[in-house]
Amino acid sequence: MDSQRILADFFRKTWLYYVLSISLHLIASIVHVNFPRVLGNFTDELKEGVLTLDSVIQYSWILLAIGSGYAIIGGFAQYLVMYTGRFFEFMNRRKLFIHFAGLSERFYSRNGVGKLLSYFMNDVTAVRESISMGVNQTAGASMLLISTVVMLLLTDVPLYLVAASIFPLLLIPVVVAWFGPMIKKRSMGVQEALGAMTESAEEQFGGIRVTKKFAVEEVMGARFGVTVDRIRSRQLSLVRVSSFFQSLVPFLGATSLIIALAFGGYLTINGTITLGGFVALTLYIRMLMNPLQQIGNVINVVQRARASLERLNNLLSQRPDITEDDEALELDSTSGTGIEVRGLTFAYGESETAIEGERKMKADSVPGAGDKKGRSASVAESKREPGPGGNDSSGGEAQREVLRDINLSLAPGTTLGIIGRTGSGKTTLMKLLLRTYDPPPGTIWIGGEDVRRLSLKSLREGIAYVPQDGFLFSSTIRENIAFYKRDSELPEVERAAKLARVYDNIIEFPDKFETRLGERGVTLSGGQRQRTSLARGIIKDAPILVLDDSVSAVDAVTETEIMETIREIRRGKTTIVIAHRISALKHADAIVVMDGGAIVERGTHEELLAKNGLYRTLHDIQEEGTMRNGTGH
Ligand SMILES: Nc1ncnc2c1ncn2[C@@H]1O[C@H](COP(=O)(O)OP(=O)(O)OP(=O)(O)O)[C@@H](O)[C@H]1O
Repeated sequence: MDSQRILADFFRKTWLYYVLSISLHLIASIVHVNFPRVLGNFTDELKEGVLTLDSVIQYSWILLAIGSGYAIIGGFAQYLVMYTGRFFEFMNRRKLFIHFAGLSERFYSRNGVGKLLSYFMNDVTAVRESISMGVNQTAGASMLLISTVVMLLLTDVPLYLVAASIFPLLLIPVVVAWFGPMIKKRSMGVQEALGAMTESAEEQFGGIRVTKKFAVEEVMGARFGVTVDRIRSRQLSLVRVSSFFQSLVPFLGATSLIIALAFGGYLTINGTITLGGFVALTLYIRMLMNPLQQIGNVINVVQRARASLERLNNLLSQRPDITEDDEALELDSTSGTGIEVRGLTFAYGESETAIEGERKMKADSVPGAGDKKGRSASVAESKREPGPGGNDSSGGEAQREVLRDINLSLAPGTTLGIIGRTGSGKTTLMKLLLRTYDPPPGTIWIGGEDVRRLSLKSLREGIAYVPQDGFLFSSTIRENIAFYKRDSELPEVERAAKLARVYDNIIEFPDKFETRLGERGVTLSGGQRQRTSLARGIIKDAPILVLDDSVSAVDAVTETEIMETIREIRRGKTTIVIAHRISALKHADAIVVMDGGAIVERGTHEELLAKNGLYRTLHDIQEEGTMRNGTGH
């Protein structure tokens, strides 16, 4: 998406409203500029003593008609643009959401949710203001300015007097050129500070329970205060320059009025122009003041909006770094769901998707990165072409390998257990299987196809992944369990809940499966939440099931029951069980032990015990713990 797309797309859809509104503004201004002329005539008749009671009433009606005509027509013109502005918000918030949803996990791990919310709220609103309030005021003000100047020229006021009076106004473009970039830069600073504050607030509220338990509200308050202070100081710096600018524009208008009064007054005294002409001139110049003030306003708003627009365009030009082949294949689970991993080495690498990162790269003008599209493509390309070690490297910088030379073969319909110390790369391996991050080509295969050649939809539909900390949405338990199959009947949802051993807990709630969960499912305990998330994975009944430490928060008895059930329902279906507790995976057809990003042992439970290696050590420690607990009872 090129940088002008947001506005171009919008105006293509709404230009008719704008044309209509500007035309109405023009009509309203034409009506309005008759005001001084009528008053000028009134003054002349008054001075000549020809004014009658009838003509006073007539003048009053004319002025009333001018006033109400201007209000009604101008008001409708304003409404049209305001309405269209709201449409802009609606259209672009939707567009942003869809765009955000298409970006990969790498993007989210580099850009906080708070900052993205700030784009949604502050930046879209800033642009909306400029294209609704800004367009309204610009249209109204410039029409009024033009028609006022035209009317001035049509009066019998000499041209040199008109020219002298409006001369200061010609300096306005110079002032705008001087202040505009300054306002834009400072607005950018304010928007960034607002983004940082939203991000901080989001994090602080998200972690409020931890804060309270550690009684560090004051520390967190002070930390939040820093972000608020930063906004204040940046706002003040913006207000200083924008207020000065905004007062300078009417000041030039006032100078015009002074010239009109002094020079026009002198010419009236010596009889060069009539009193009516003088009144009309000063009223016209006075009439210019409002539009000038408005134009000052608008320029301010537009400069701010330009900063926001730049941020939005920058965001919308972010390409998802996980993309599909043009000729992506569908995962065909009927032809087998065996999994092969061959020589897989992986490092997370630096972020190419951080928004600031991209801006910095733009400034540094990466060689060969002529435009954003080109750069994104080259980044994506560099990821597709791993270095000699098969590494997902870019830019040649040193990157820590999280997985090293992983080789695995899982026959269709069998169960693989993965165990290993924390941080040994188990979850990373699953993320690569799901292409949450891209593995180097030719390293992970499902059903005989490289996962990089499969369509993302079919790949992810083919795998039910149950993470350790499954996120629950703020909706009902039923909707959370039926997340993948939204049309599931209640009995199906209940069955999944029973299999995940969470049914009994759910039916104890007054609303049972219709119980609404708070943010992140706060009304459930850790174990209940984990089992609800497990039920969500079970109901999907995918060809491949991955349990990534999915029963770590349940007691040993329930864990055993769940694992027995899983063995039952997954008979003949490919399953991967990642666990820290040997009891959760000892029945697997094959078990691999990971350490430091590599597979250090493999075999069945009995074979591994016989090896006297890391698995045996883990087993003995866990057995000892179990025995101690047993003695303790
Ligand atoms: N998004 C990421 N960016 C950079 N490094 C990451 C990212 N996610 C994980 N890592 C790093 O990769 C390594 C492996 O993490 P991973 O989550 O795969 O381990 P794990 O074996 O699943 O651990 P655990 O048993 O604690 O869940 C860790 O050192 C971690 O710090």
